[in-house]
Amino acid sequence: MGKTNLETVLQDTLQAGHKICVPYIMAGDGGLSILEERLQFLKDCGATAVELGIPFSDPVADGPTIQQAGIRALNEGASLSAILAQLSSFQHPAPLPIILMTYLNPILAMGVDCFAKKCSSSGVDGIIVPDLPLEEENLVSDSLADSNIALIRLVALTSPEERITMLADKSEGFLYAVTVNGTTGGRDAHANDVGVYLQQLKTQSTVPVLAGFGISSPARAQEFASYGDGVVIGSKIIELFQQQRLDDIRKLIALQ
Ligand SMILES: O=P(O)(O)OC[C@@H](O)[C@@H](O)c1c[nH]c2ccccc12
Repeated sequence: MGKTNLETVLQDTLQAGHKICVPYIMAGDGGLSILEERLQFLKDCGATAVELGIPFSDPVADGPTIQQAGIRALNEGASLSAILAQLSSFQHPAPLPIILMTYLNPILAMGVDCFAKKCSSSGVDGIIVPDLPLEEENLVSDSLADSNIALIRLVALTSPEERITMLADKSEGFLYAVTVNGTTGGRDAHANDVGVYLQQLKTQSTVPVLAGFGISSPARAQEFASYGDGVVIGSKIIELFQQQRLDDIRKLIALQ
């Protein structure tokens, strides 16, 4: 697949001398009617793109903060089709590129082709599917390529060398470097060798390398962004929205 729109926006950001920051929020947390305003706020804070979670009943990779956000969103009636409909009803095009984070099941339930077309007409630029292994990607890859939607691959600290090479080769949009062994959520400590891991990935990947999982302070965001090309921050952003600490969200997103 050629360069996706997402990749172009990310590369332009780097070329302008900035690091990339992708906050994650759960779609429907607080109701779908606030989604457009939240995206605009994140853009105004300096976010490069947004990762938008689709709430799901069995979120295996998610820690407690994101699980609870998912439960709130499901209670508000959010679903994959309602979220896509909301995105396409925006008054203006989405203020910044949108990456959907969804498990495989809702995609298969909707039908892969229908999902890819709806994503494309709703302004979605990329997707992350954490329970879709490399070996099963052909389930979705043709439909996504037809709609020019980037399939973002995740690499883990424990991924063997060969697998990292395969993932780095195939990567579209960006390569998601998971920086912990475990589920999402804030942590005080990361392993010491994360810097080496990110620098290594950067030499192997043709797309930007973003670090994510457990980043909850501006200092850590800055540090990880300096090894790679930027960061993804989820649980902490969700907590700060819950506490209405908008200034702290601004500080977390504003990377040097
Ligand atoms: O919440 P954290 O620890 O800041 O990590 C980002 C993460 O939430 C987001 O990218 C994400 C949410 N759910 C996921 C499932 C798999 C991979 C990534 C994700």
